[in-house]
Amino acid sequence: MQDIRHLAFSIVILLEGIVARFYFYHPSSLYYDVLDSLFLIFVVFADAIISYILFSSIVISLAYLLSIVVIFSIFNFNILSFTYVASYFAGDSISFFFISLIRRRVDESFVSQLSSIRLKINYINTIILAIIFVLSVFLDLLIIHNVFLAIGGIFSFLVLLFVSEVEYSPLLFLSWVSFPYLLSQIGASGSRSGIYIGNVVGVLRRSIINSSRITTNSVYKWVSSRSKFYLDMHNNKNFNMIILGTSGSGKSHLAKNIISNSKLGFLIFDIHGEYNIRDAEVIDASRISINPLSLFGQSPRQRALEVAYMIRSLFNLGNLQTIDLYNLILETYEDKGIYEDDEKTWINKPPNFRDVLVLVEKKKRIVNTTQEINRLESISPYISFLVSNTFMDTSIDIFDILNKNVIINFSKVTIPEIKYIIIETLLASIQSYMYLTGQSDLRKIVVIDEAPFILSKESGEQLVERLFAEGRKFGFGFMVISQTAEYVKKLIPNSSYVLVLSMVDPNEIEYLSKLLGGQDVEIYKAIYNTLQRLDRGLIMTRDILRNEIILVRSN
Ligand SMILES: Nc1ncnc2c1ncn2[C@@H]1O[C@H](COP(=O)(O)OP(=O)(O)OP(=O)(O)O)[C@@H](O)[C@H]1O
Repeated sequence: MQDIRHLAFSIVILLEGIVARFYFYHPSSLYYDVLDSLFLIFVVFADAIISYILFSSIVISLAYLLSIVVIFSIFNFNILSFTYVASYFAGDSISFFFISLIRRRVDESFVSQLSSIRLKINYINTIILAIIFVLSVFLDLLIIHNVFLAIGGIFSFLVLLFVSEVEYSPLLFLSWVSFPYLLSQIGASGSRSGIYIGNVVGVLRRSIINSSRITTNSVYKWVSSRSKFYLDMHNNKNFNMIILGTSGSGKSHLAKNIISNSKLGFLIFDIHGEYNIRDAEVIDASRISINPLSLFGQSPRQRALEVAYMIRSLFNLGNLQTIDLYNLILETYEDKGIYEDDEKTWINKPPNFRDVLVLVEKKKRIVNTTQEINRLESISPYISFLVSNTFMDTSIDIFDILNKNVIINFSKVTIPEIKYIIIETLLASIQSYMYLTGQSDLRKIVVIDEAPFILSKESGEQLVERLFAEGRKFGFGFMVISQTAEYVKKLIPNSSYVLVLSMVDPNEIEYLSKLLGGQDVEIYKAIYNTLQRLDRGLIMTRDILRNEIILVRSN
Protein backbone atom coordinates (compact mmCIF):
# COMPACT_ATOMS: atom_id res chain seq x y z
CA MET A 1 0.00 0.00 0.00
CA GLN A 2 2.86 2.32 0.90
CA ASP A 3 4.40 1.35 -2.46
CA ILE A 4 1.13 2.11 -4.26
CA ARG A 5 0.96 5.53 -2.66
CA HIS A 6 4.48 6.35 -3.85
CA LEU A 7 3.65 5.11 -7.34
CA ALA A 8 0.34 6.99 -7.42
CA PHE A 9 1.94 10.24 -6.24
CA SER A 10 4.75 9.94 -8.81
CA ILE A 11 2.11 9.41 -11.55
CA VAL A 12 0.24 12.50 -10.31
CA ILE A 13 3.44 14.58 -10.60
CA LEU A 14 4.03 13.19 -14.07
CA LEU A 15 0.47 14.07 -15.12
CA GLU A 16 0.92 17.57 -13.70
CA GLY A 17 4.05 17.91 -15.82
CA ILE A 18 2.15 16.75 -18.93
CA VAL A 19 -0.75 19.14 -18.28
CA ALA A 20 1.66 22.02 -17.65
CA ARG A 21 3.56 21.18 -20.84
CA PHE A 22 0.42 21.23 -23.00
CA TYR A 23 -1.44 24.13 -21.47
CA PHE A 24 1.10 26.45 -19.94
CA TYR A 25 4.36 26.11 -21.84
CA HIS A 26 5.35 29.12 -23.94
CA PRO A 27 8.86 28.63 -25.33
CA SER A 28 8.69 31.87 -27.27
CA SER A 29 8.23 33.90 -24.11
CA LEU A 30 11.26 34.59 -21.93
CA TYR A 31 9.14 34.37 -18.81
CA TYR A 32 6.03 32.33 -18.38
CA ASP A 33 3.13 34.61 -18.18
CA VAL A 34 1.50 35.26 -14.82
CA LEU A 35 -1.09 32.54 -15.29
CA ASP A 36 1.56 29.90 -15.95
CA SER A 37 3.51 30.88 -12.88
CA LEU A 38 0.40 30.92 -10.73
CA PHE A 39 -0.52 27.46 -11.98
CA LEU A 40 2.93 26.09 -11.09
CA ILE A 41 2.96 27.84 -7.72
CA PHE A 42 -0.41 26.28 -6.96
CA VAL A 43 0.70 22.82 -8.20
CA VAL A 44 3.84 22.65 -6.03
CA PHE A 45 1.91 24.04 -3.05
CA ALA A 46 -0.74 21.33 -3.46
CA ASP A 47 1.92 18.65 -3.99
CA ALA A 48 3.55 19.58 -0.69
CA ILE A 49 0.23 19.21 1.13
CA ILE A 50 -0.67 15.94 -0.60
CA SER A 51 2.74 14.37 0.01
CA TYR A 52 2.68 15.30 3.70
CA ILE A 53 -0.81 13.83 4.10
CA LEU A 54 0.14 10.68 2.20
CA PHE A 55 3.40 9.93 4.00
CA SER A 56 2.99 11.68 7.40
CA SER A 57 6.56 12.90 7.05
CA ILE A 58 8.13 16.28 6.34
CA VAL A 59 11.39 14.53 5.38
CA ILE A 60 9.71 12.39 2.70
CA SER A 61 7.64 15.34 1.55
CA LEU A 62 10.75 17.52 1.13
CA ALA A 63 12.47 14.69 -0.73
CA TYR A 64 9.55 14.78 -3.16
CA LEU A 65 10.40 18.40 -3.98
CA LEU A 66 13.61 17.10 -5.61
CA SER A 67 11.60 14.46 -7.43
CA ILE A 68 9.19 17.17 -8.70
CA VAL A 69 12.15 19.27 -9.87
CA VAL A 70 13.44 16.37 -12.00
CA ILE A 71 10.03 15.39 -13.41
CA PHE A 72 9.13 18.97 -14.31
CA SER A 73 12.57 19.52 -15.86
CA ILE A 74 11.68 16.74 -18.34
CA PHE A 75 8.93 19.11 -19.53
CA ASN A 76 11.30 22.09 -19.57
CA PHE A 77 10.01 23.72 -16.41
CA ASN A 78 12.56 24.88 -13.89
CA ILE A 79 11.01 24.49 -10.43
CA LEU A 80 14.31 25.08 -8.65
CA SER A 81 13.67 28.79 -8.14
CA PHE A 82 12.89 30.75 -4.99
CA THR A 83 9.16 31.23 -5.79
CA TYR A 84 8.36 27.56 -6.31
CA VAL A 85 10.57 26.25 -3.51
CA ALA A 86 9.00 28.81 -1.16
CA SER A 87 5.53 27.72 -2.29
CA TYR A 88 6.43 24.09 -1.58
CA PHE A 89 7.81 24.96 1.86
CA ALA A 90 4.64 26.96 2.56
CA GLY A 91 2.48 23.94 1.61
CA ASP A 92 4.51 21.69 3.89
CA SER A 93 4.51 24.17 6.78
CA ILE A 94 0.76 24.78 6.59
CA SER A 95 -0.14 21.07 6.41
CA PHE A 96 2.35 20.26 9.18
CA PHE A 97 0.94 23.02 11.38
CA PHE A 98 -2.73 22.17 10.91
CA ILE A 99 -2.35 18.42 11.13
CA SER A 100 -0.22 18.68 14.29
CA LEU A 101 -2.83 21.04 15.73
CA ILE A 102 -5.70 18.64 14.96
CA ARG A 103 -3.83 15.65 16.38
CA ARG A 104 -2.30 17.68 19.21
CA ARG A 105 0.97 15.94 18.50
CA VAL A 106 3.88 16.24 16.08
CA ASP A 107 4.35 13.16 13.93
CA GLU A 108 7.26 12.26 11.75
CA SER A 109 7.02 8.72 10.43
CA PHE A 110 10.49 8.83 8.87
CA VAL A 111 12.16 9.64 12.19
CA SER A 112 10.26 6.85 13.97
CA GLN A 113 11.50 4.42 11.30
CA LEU A 114 15.10 5.44 11.90
CA SER A 115 15.05 3.71 15.29
CA SER A 116 15.05 0.34 13.56
CA ILE A 117 17.99 0.96 11.24
CA ARG A 118 20.55 -1.83 11.34
CA LEU A 119 23.50 -1.36 9.01
CA LYS A 120 24.25 -4.90 7.90
CA ILE A 121 26.89 -5.14 5.23
CA ASN A 122 26.21 -7.89 2.76
CA TYR A 123 29.26 -7.89 0.51
CA ILE A 124 27.62 -9.35 -2.58
CA ASN A 125 24.67 -6.92 -2.33
CA THR A 126 27.04 -4.00 -1.81
CA ILE A 127 29.12 -4.96 -4.85
CA ILE A 128 26.01 -5.24 -7.07
CA LEU A 129 24.78 -1.92 -5.68
CA ALA A 130 28.16 -0.26 -6.28
CA ILE A 131 28.27 -1.49 -9.91
CA ILE A 132 24.77 -0.12 -10.64
CA PHE A 133 25.65 3.10 -8.82
CA VAL A 134 28.79 3.63 -10.97
CA LEU A 135 26.77 2.91 -14.13
CA SER A 136 24.03 5.39 -13.15
CA VAL A 137 26.53 8.15 -12.31
CA PHE A 138 28.36 7.40 -15.56
CA LEU A 139 25.03 7.80 -17.44
CA ASP A 140 24.16 11.06 -15.63
CA LEU A 141 27.58 12.69 -16.05
CA LEU A 142 28.89 11.44 -19.36
CA ILE A 143 25.76 10.84 -21.41
CA ILE A 144 23.03 13.09 -19.98
CA HIS A 145 25.58 15.63 -18.63
CA ASN A 146 23.47 16.37 -15.58
CA VAL A 147 25.32 16.87 -12.29
CA PHE A 148 22.05 17.32 -10.37
CA LEU A 149 20.93 13.82 -11.38
CA ALA A 150 24.34 12.38 -10.47
CA ILE A 151 24.05 13.91 -6.99
CA GLY A 152 20.60 12.29 -6.71
CA GLY A 153 22.23 8.97 -7.60
CA ILE A 154 24.84 9.43 -4.86
CA PHE A 155 22.18 10.17 -2.23
CA SER A 156 20.04 7.24 -3.34
CA PHE A 157 23.09 4.97 -3.17
CA LEU A 158 23.82 6.07 0.41
CA VAL A 159 20.20 5.42 1.38
CA LEU A 160 20.26 1.98 -0.26
CA LEU A 161 23.26 1.00 1.85
CA PHE A 162 20.94 1.23 4.85
CA VAL A 163 17.96 -0.38 3.14
CA SER A 164 20.23 -3.25 1.98
CA GLU A 165 17.64 -4.55 -0.49
CA VAL A 166 19.53 -5.34 -3.67
CA GLU A 167 16.32 -5.57 -5.71
CA TYR A 168 15.91 -1.80 -5.35
CA SER A 169 19.28 -1.06 -6.99
CA PRO A 170 17.85 -0.42 -10.55
CA LEU A 171 16.01 2.53 -8.97
CA LEU A 172 19.40 4.26 -8.76
CA PHE A 173 18.95 5.15 -12.44
CA LEU A 174 15.91 7.23 -11.48
CA SER A 175 18.07 9.44 -9.25
CA TRP A 176 15.95 11.96 -7.28
CA VAL A 177 12.72 10.55 -8.68
CA SER A 178 13.03 7.34 -6.67
CA PHE A 179 14.84 9.00 -3.75
CA PRO A 180 11.70 9.63 -1.59
CA TYR A 181 10.60 6.01 -2.03
CA LEU A 182 14.04 4.65 -1.11
CA LEU A 183 14.11 6.97 1.89
CA SER A 184 10.79 5.58 3.07
CA GLN A 185 12.21 2.05 2.94
CA ILE A 186 14.90 2.80 5.53
CA GLY A 187 14.23 0.69 8.59
CA ALA A 188 11.03 -0.62 7.02
CA SER A 189 12.31 -4.12 6.48
CA GLY A 190 13.12 -4.91 10.13
CA SER A 191 15.23 -7.91 11.02
CA ARG A 192 16.37 -10.11 8.15
CA SER A 193 17.62 -13.03 10.13
CA GLY A 194 15.90 -15.56 12.32
CA ILE A 195 12.80 -17.63 11.79
CA TYR A 196 10.64 -16.37 8.95
CA ILE A 197 6.97 -16.77 9.88
CA GLY A 198 5.10 -14.50 7.47
CA ASN A 199 4.75 -11.01 6.06
CA VAL A 200 4.07 -7.84 7.98
CA VAL A 201 0.73 -6.52 6.74
CA GLY A 202 0.40 -3.54 9.03
CA VAL A 203 2.39 -1.36 11.40
CA LEU A 204 0.51 0.60 14.08
CA ARG A 205 1.38 4.26 13.59
CA ARG A 206 -0.24 7.63 13.96
CA SER A 207 -1.56 8.33 10.53
CA ILE A 208 -4.29 10.33 8.86
CA ILE A 209 -4.96 7.64 6.30
CA ASN A 210 -6.01 4.10 7.13
CA SER A 211 -4.02 2.24 4.53
CA SER A 212 -4.88 -1.26 5.72
CA ARG A 213 -8.08 -3.26 5.41
CA ILE A 214 -8.27 -3.32 9.20
CA THR A 215 -9.60 -0.04 10.52
CA THR A 216 -9.42 1.39 14.03
CA ASN A 217 -11.35 4.12 15.84
CA SER A 218 -8.12 5.65 17.12
CA VAL A 219 -5.58 8.15 15.80
CA TYR A 220 -3.33 5.12 15.47
CA LYS A 221 -3.96 3.23 12.28
CA TRP A 222 -2.56 0.18 10.57
CA VAL A 223 -0.14 1.52 8.03
CA SER A 224 0.63 -1.10 5.44
CA SER A 225 4.11 -2.46 5.09
CA ARG A 226 5.67 -5.02 2.81
CA SER A 227 8.41 -6.45 4.96
CA LYS A 228 8.96 -10.01 6.05
CA PHE A 229 8.75 -10.86 9.72
CA TYR A 230 11.47 -12.90 11.35
CA LEU A 231 11.62 -14.11 14.93
CA ASP A 232 15.09 -12.89 15.71
CA MET A 233 16.23 -15.32 18.37
CA HIS A 234 19.82 -14.19 18.57
CA ASN A 235 19.33 -10.48 19.19
CA ASN A 236 16.86 -11.11 21.98
CA LYS A 237 17.27 -11.66 25.68
CA ASN A 238 16.05 -15.25 25.48
CA PHE A 239 14.65 -17.81 23.06
CA ASN A 240 11.19 -18.08 24.60
CA MET A 241 7.86 -17.18 23.09
CA ILE A 242 4.18 -17.29 23.94
CA ILE A 243 1.37 -17.93 21.45
CA LEU A 244 -2.12 -16.84 22.51
CA GLY A 245 -5.39 -17.17 20.68
CA THR A 246 -8.88 -18.47 20.95
CA SER A 247 -9.79 -21.98 19.76
CA GLY A 248 -9.28 -22.34 16.01
CA SER A 249 -7.37 -19.07 15.66
CA GLY A 250 -4.32 -20.87 14.25
CA LYS A 251 -2.04 -21.42 17.28
CA SER A 252 -0.89 -24.94 16.41
CA HIS A 253 -0.56 -23.96 12.75
CA LEU A 254 1.71 -21.08 13.76
CA ALA A 255 3.74 -23.30 16.10
CA LYS A 256 4.27 -25.82 13.28
CA ASN A 257 5.23 -22.97 10.96
CA ILE A 258 7.84 -21.72 13.45
CA ILE A 259 9.22 -25.20 14.06
CA SER A 260 9.41 -26.06 10.36
CA ASN A 261 11.19 -22.81 9.47
CA SER A 262 13.56 -22.76 12.43
CA LYS A 263 15.87 -25.63 11.40
CA LEU A 264 16.28 -26.22 15.13
CA GLY A 265 15.71 -29.41 17.05
CA PHE A 266 12.37 -29.65 18.81
CA LEU A 267 10.34 -31.52 21.34
CA ILE A 268 6.57 -31.02 21.31
CA PHE A 269 4.19 -31.81 24.13
CA ASP A 270 1.17 -32.48 21.97
CA ILE A 271 -1.83 -32.69 24.29
CA HIS A 272 -4.52 -33.32 21.63
CA GLY A 273 -2.50 -35.19 18.99
CA GLU A 274 -2.61 -32.26 16.54
CA TYR A 275 1.01 -32.18 15.42
CA ASN A 276 2.31 -33.99 12.42
CA ILE A 277 5.69 -32.75 11.27
CA ARG A 278 7.79 -34.45 8.64
CA ASP A 279 10.87 -36.28 9.94
CA ALA A 280 9.68 -36.07 13.55
CA GLU A 281 9.33 -39.19 15.66
CA VAL A 282 5.91 -39.45 17.32
CA ILE A 283 5.83 -41.11 20.73
CA ASP A 284 2.48 -42.28 22.06
CA ALA A 285 2.54 -41.17 25.71
CA SER A 286 0.07 -43.93 26.68
CA ARG A 287 2.69 -46.51 25.79
CA ILE A 288 5.61 -45.08 27.75
CA SER A 289 6.46 -45.34 31.40
CA ILE A 290 8.40 -42.82 33.42
CA ASN A 291 9.29 -43.13 37.09
CA PRO A 292 8.87 -39.73 38.79
CA LEU A 293 11.18 -40.95 41.57
CA SER A 294 14.14 -41.21 39.14
CA LEU A 295 16.72 -38.69 40.30
CA PHE A 296 17.52 -37.23 36.87
CA GLY A 297 20.93 -36.18 38.19
CA GLN A 298 19.49 -34.44 41.25
CA SER A 299 20.06 -35.24 44.90
CA PRO A 300 17.47 -37.50 46.62
CA ARG A 301 16.40 -34.64 48.90
CA GLN A 302 15.88 -32.29 45.98
CA ARG A 303 13.92 -34.84 43.98
CA ALA A 304 11.83 -35.94 46.99
CA LEU A 305 10.95 -32.30 47.56
CA GLU A 306 9.94 -31.80 43.92
CA VAL A 307 7.82 -34.95 43.80
CA ALA A 308 6.09 -34.15 47.10
CA TYR A 309 5.41 -30.64 45.84
CA MET A 310 4.05 -32.00 42.54
CA ILE A 311 1.66 -34.37 44.33
CA ARG A 312 0.60 -31.59 46.67
CA SER A 313 -0.24 -29.33 43.70
CA LEU A 314 -2.08 -32.09 41.92
CA PHE A 315 -4.26 -33.27 44.82
CA ASN A 316 -4.35 -30.07 46.91
CA LEU A 317 -2.62 -31.70 49.87
CA GLY A 318 -2.06 -29.79 53.10
CA ASN A 319 1.34 -28.79 54.52
CA LEU A 320 1.51 -31.67 56.96
CA GLN A 321 0.62 -34.24 54.32
CA THR A 322 3.28 -32.80 52.00
CA ILE A 323 5.96 -32.96 54.69
CA ASP A 324 5.00 -36.56 55.54
CA LEU A 325 5.12 -37.48 51.87
CA TYR A 326 8.53 -35.85 51.47
CA ASN A 327 9.91 -37.78 54.46
CA LEU A 328 8.44 -41.05 53.20
CA ILE A 329 9.98 -40.60 49.72
CA LEU A 330 13.36 -39.70 51.24
CA GLU A 331 13.20 -42.78 53.47
CA THR A 332 12.32 -44.95 50.47
CA TYR A 333 15.44 -43.67 48.69
CA GLU A 334 17.49 -44.68 51.73
CA ASP A 335 15.82 -48.11 51.80
CA LYS A 336 17.07 -48.52 48.22
CA GLY A 337 20.60 -47.51 49.26
CA ILE A 338 20.43 -43.95 47.87
CA TYR A 339 21.79 -41.42 50.38
CA GLU A 340 21.82 -37.66 50.31
CA ASP A 341 25.45 -37.31 51.36
CA ASP A 342 26.87 -40.14 49.26
CA GLU A 343 26.74 -39.06 45.62
CA LYS A 344 28.08 -42.43 44.42
CA THR A 345 24.78 -44.02 45.51
CA TRP A 346 22.68 -41.70 43.37
CA ILE A 347 23.18 -43.95 40.35
CA ASN A 348 21.52 -46.91 42.15
CA LYS A 349 18.18 -48.11 40.80
CA PRO A 350 15.55 -45.64 42.10
CA PRO A 351 12.49 -46.76 44.07
CA ASN A 352 8.97 -46.30 42.67
CA PHE A 353 5.62 -45.44 44.24
CA ARG A 354 4.96 -49.11 45.07
CA ASP A 355 8.05 -48.98 47.33
CA VAL A 356 6.67 -45.84 48.99
CA LEU A 357 3.32 -47.60 49.55
CA VAL A 358 5.07 -50.66 51.04
CA LEU A 359 6.87 -48.33 53.44
CA VAL A 360 3.57 -46.63 54.38
CA GLU A 361 1.98 -50.03 55.13
CA LYS A 362 5.03 -51.08 57.17
CA LYS A 363 4.88 -47.84 59.16
CA LYS A 364 1.19 -48.22 59.82
CA ARG A 365 1.95 -51.49 61.58
CA ILE A 366 4.70 -50.09 63.78
CA VAL A 367 3.41 -46.64 64.80
CA ASN A 368 1.75 -46.41 68.19
CA THR A 369 -0.68 -43.49 68.18
CA THR A 370 -3.96 -43.12 66.28
CA GLN A 371 -2.84 -39.68 65.26
CA GLU A 372 0.20 -41.14 63.45
CA ILE A 373 -1.95 -43.81 61.81
CA ASN A 374 -4.41 -41.15 60.65
CA ARG A 375 -1.62 -39.11 59.12
CA LEU A 376 -0.39 -42.12 57.17
CA GLU A 377 -3.97 -43.02 56.22
CA SER A 378 -4.52 -39.52 54.87
CA ILE A 379 -1.79 -39.86 52.25
CA SER A 380 -1.90 -43.56 51.39
CA PRO A 381 -4.87 -43.22 48.88
CA TYR A 382 -2.81 -40.79 46.81
CA ILE A 383 0.21 -43.06 46.82
CA SER A 384 -2.02 -46.03 45.91
CA PHE A 385 -3.32 -43.99 42.96
CA LEU A 386 0.26 -43.43 41.83
CA VAL A 387 1.08 -47.13 41.89
CA SER A 388 0.39 -47.31 38.20
CA ASN A 389 2.24 -49.20 35.49
CA THR A 390 3.02 -45.82 33.90
CA PHE A 391 5.20 -44.85 36.86
CA MET A 392 6.86 -48.18 37.68
CA ASP A 393 9.96 -47.76 35.60
CA THR A 394 11.43 -45.39 33.04
CA SER A 395 11.11 -46.72 29.50
CA ILE A 396 12.34 -43.60 27.72
CA ASP A 397 15.71 -41.90 27.69
CA ILE A 398 15.47 -38.11 27.84
CA PHE A 399 18.98 -37.80 26.33
CA ASP A 400 17.78 -39.81 23.37
CA ILE A 401 14.55 -37.80 23.04
CA LEU A 402 16.40 -34.49 23.17
CA ASN A 403 18.86 -35.65 20.55
CA LYS A 404 16.06 -36.23 18.05
CA ASN A 405 12.99 -34.32 16.90
CA VAL A 406 10.14 -35.76 18.88
CA ILE A 407 6.41 -35.17 19.27
CA ILE A 408 4.96 -36.74 22.42
CA ASN A 409 1.29 -37.36 21.75
CA PHE A 410 -0.79 -37.32 24.94
CA SER A 411 -4.20 -37.71 23.29
CA LYS A 412 -4.55 -41.33 24.43
CA VAL A 413 -3.66 -40.65 28.07
CA THR A 414 -7.16 -40.22 29.41
CA ILE A 415 -6.54 -39.66 33.14
CA PRO A 416 -5.57 -35.98 33.61
CA GLU A 417 -3.53 -36.62 36.78
CA ILE A 418 -1.42 -39.26 35.03
CA LYS A 419 -0.97 -36.97 32.02
CA TYR A 420 0.08 -34.16 34.34
CA ILE A 421 2.66 -36.26 36.18
CA ILE A 422 4.21 -37.51 32.93
CA ILE A 423 4.51 -33.97 31.58
CA GLU A 424 5.90 -32.48 34.77
CA THR A 425 8.35 -35.35 35.19
CA LEU A 426 9.53 -34.94 31.60
CA LEU A 427 9.95 -31.19 32.09
CA ALA A 428 11.92 -31.85 35.28
CA SER A 429 14.13 -34.25 33.37
CA ILE A 430 14.70 -31.60 30.68
CA GLN A 431 15.79 -29.22 33.39
CA SER A 432 18.28 -31.79 34.69
CA TYR A 433 19.47 -32.46 31.14
CA MET A 434 20.14 -28.75 30.71
CA TYR A 435 22.19 -28.60 33.90
CA LEU A 436 24.13 -31.73 32.96
CA THR A 437 24.98 -30.76 29.39
CA GLY A 438 25.33 -27.00 29.93
CA GLN A 439 25.69 -25.69 26.36
CA SER A 440 24.80 -22.20 25.31
CA ASP A 441 23.97 -22.09 21.59
CA LEU A 442 20.29 -22.31 20.72
CA ARG A 443 19.70 -25.94 19.83
CA LYS A 444 16.24 -26.96 20.93
CA ILE A 445 12.72 -25.57 21.03
CA VAL A 446 10.36 -27.20 23.50
CA VAL A 447 6.70 -26.62 22.65
CA ILE A 448 4.11 -26.89 25.40
CA ASP A 449 0.67 -26.85 23.78
CA GLU A 450 -2.43 -26.25 25.93
CA ALA A 451 -0.07 -24.84 28.55
CA PRO A 452 -2.75 -23.99 31.17
CA PHE A 453 -3.00 -27.74 31.73
CA ILE A 454 0.43 -27.60 33.34
CA LEU A 455 0.56 -23.93 34.38
CA SER A 456 -2.64 -24.08 36.40
CA LYS A 457 -0.83 -26.23 38.99
CA GLU A 458 1.57 -24.43 41.29
CA SER A 459 4.46 -26.88 40.87
CA GLY A 460 4.06 -26.97 37.08
CA GLU A 461 3.93 -23.18 36.92
CA GLN A 462 7.10 -22.81 38.98
CA LEU A 463 8.93 -25.41 36.94
CA VAL A 464 8.03 -23.76 33.63
CA GLU A 465 8.98 -20.36 35.08
CA ARG A 466 12.43 -21.77 35.97
CA LEU A 467 12.80 -23.26 32.50
CA PHE A 468 11.85 -19.92 30.93
CA ALA A 469 14.32 -18.07 33.13
CA GLU A 470 17.25 -20.44 32.67
CA GLY A 471 16.68 -21.97 29.21
CA ARG A 472 18.76 -19.48 27.26
CA LYS A 473 21.97 -20.28 29.16
CA PHE A 474 21.63 -23.89 28.05
CA GLY A 475 20.48 -23.28 24.49
CA PHE A 476 16.81 -24.06 25.10
CA GLY A 477 13.88 -22.01 23.88
CA PHE A 478 10.39 -22.68 25.20
CA MET A 479 7.20 -22.03 23.30
CA VAL A 480 4.07 -21.94 25.40
CA ILE A 481 0.68 -22.06 23.67
CA SER A 482 -2.50 -21.06 25.40
CA GLN A 483 -6.06 -19.96 24.75
CA THR A 484 -5.92 -17.62 27.71
CA ALA A 485 -3.38 -15.12 29.00
CA GLU A 486 -4.33 -15.88 32.59
CA TYR A 487 -1.75 -18.57 33.30
CA VAL A 488 1.11 -17.17 31.23
CA LYS A 489 1.37 -13.73 32.82
CA LYS A 490 4.39 -14.63 34.92
CA LEU A 491 6.20 -16.00 31.87
CA ILE A 492 5.86 -12.81 29.84
CA PRO A 493 8.87 -10.98 31.34
CA ASN A 494 11.08 -13.88 30.22
CA SER A 495 9.64 -14.13 26.70
CA SER A 496 11.07 -12.50 23.62
CA TYR A 497 7.82 -12.69 21.72
CA VAL A 498 4.17 -12.70 22.65
CA LEU A 499 2.32 -13.63 19.46
CA VAL A 500 -1.39 -12.88 19.79
CA LEU A 501 -3.97 -14.35 17.43
CA SER A 502 -7.69 -13.69 17.48
CA MET A 503 -9.21 -13.39 20.98
CA VAL A 504 -12.84 -13.21 22.07
CA ASP A 505 -12.94 -12.76 25.83
CA PRO A 506 -13.20 -9.00 26.65
CA ASN A 507 -11.03 -9.36 29.78
CA GLU A 508 -8.33 -11.12 27.81
CA ILE A 509 -8.50 -8.48 25.07
CA GLU A 510 -8.26 -5.72 27.65
CA TYR A 511 -5.22 -7.29 29.31
CA LEU A 512 -3.42 -7.92 26.03
CA SER A 513 -4.18 -4.42 24.73
CA LYS A 514 -2.52 -3.00 27.84
CA LEU A 515 0.37 -5.43 27.57
CA LEU A 516 1.13 -4.65 23.92
CA GLY A 517 0.11 -1.01 23.93
CA GLY A 518 1.47 0.22 27.24
CA GLN A 519 0.15 3.46 28.72
CA ASP A 520 -0.98 5.24 25.55
CA VAL A 521 -4.80 5.29 25.46
CA GLU A 522 -4.94 5.72 21.69
CA ILE A 523 -2.67 2.71 21.06
CA TYR A 524 -4.74 0.73 23.55
CA LYS A 525 -7.93 1.64 21.66
CA ALA A 526 -6.45 0.64 18.31
CA ILE A 527 -5.23 -2.73 19.64
CA TYR A 528 -8.50 -3.41 21.48
CA ASN A 529 -10.48 -2.78 18.27
CA THR A 530 -8.22 -4.96 16.18
CA LEU A 531 -7.90 -7.95 18.52
CA GLN A 532 -11.66 -8.48 18.35
CA ARG A 533 -11.57 -8.72 14.59
CA LEU A 534 -8.41 -10.61 13.68
CA ASP A 535 -8.83 -13.18 10.90
CA ARG A 536 -7.48 -16.68 11.40
CA GLY A 537 -3.70 -16.69 10.95
CA LEU A 538 -3.25 -12.95 11.57
CA ILE A 539 -0.82 -12.32 14.41
CA MET A 540 -0.43 -9.17 16.44
CA THR A 541 2.87 -8.70 18.21
CA ARG A 542 5.40 -6.13 19.29
CA ASP A 543 8.42 -6.05 17.06
CA ILE A 544 11.04 -5.55 19.72
CA LEU A 545 13.77 -4.46 17.35
CA ARG A 546 11.59 -1.80 15.74
CA ASN A 547 9.64 -1.17 18.92
CA GLU A 548 6.40 -1.11 16.98
CA ILE A 549 3.19 -3.09 17.10
CA ILE A 550 2.76 -5.04 13.92
CA LEU A 551 0.29 -7.37 12.23
CA VAL A 552 1.79 -10.41 10.57
CA ARG A 553 0.03 -12.87 8.30
CA SER A 554 1.29 -16.30 9.29
CA ASN A 555 2.31 -18.47 6.32
N1 LIG B 1 -2.20 -19.10 8.66
C1 LIG B 1 -3.02 -20.07 8.28
N2 LIG B 1 -3.15 -20.37 6.99
C2 LIG B 1 -3.97 -21.37 6.58
N3 LIG B 1 -4.70 -22.15 7.42
C3 LIG B 1 -4.61 -21.92 8.72
C4 LIG B 1 -3.75 -20.87 9.23
N4 LIG B 1 -3.85 -20.86 10.57
C5 LIG B 1 -4.72 -21.86 10.88
N5 LIG B 1 -5.16 -22.48 9.78
C6 LIG B 1 -6.12 -23.61 9.74
O1 LIG B 1 -7.15 -23.35 10.67
C7 LIG B 1 -7.51 -24.52 11.39
C8 LIG B 1 -7.39 -24.27 12.90
O2 LIG B 1 -6.03 -23.97 13.17
P1 LIG B 1 -5.29 -24.50 14.48
O3 LIG B 1 -5.59 -25.93 14.74
O4 LIG B 1 -3.87 -24.12 14.34
O5 LIG B 1 -6.01 -23.62 15.57
P2 LIG B 1 -5.77 -23.63 17.14
O6 LIG B 1 -5.79 -22.21 17.58
O7 LIG B 1 -4.55 -24.42 17.49
O8 LIG B 1 -7.07 -24.35 17.64
P3 LIG B 1 -7.29 -25.18 19.02
O9 LIG B 1 -7.01 -24.24 20.15
O10 LIG B 1 -8.73 -25.55 18.95
O11 LIG B 1 -6.35 -26.33 18.96
C9 LIG B 1 -6.59 -25.62 10.91
O12 LIG B 1 -7.29 -26.38 9.95
C10 LIG B 1 -5.44 -24.88 10.25
O13 LIG B 1 -4.90 -25.63 9.19
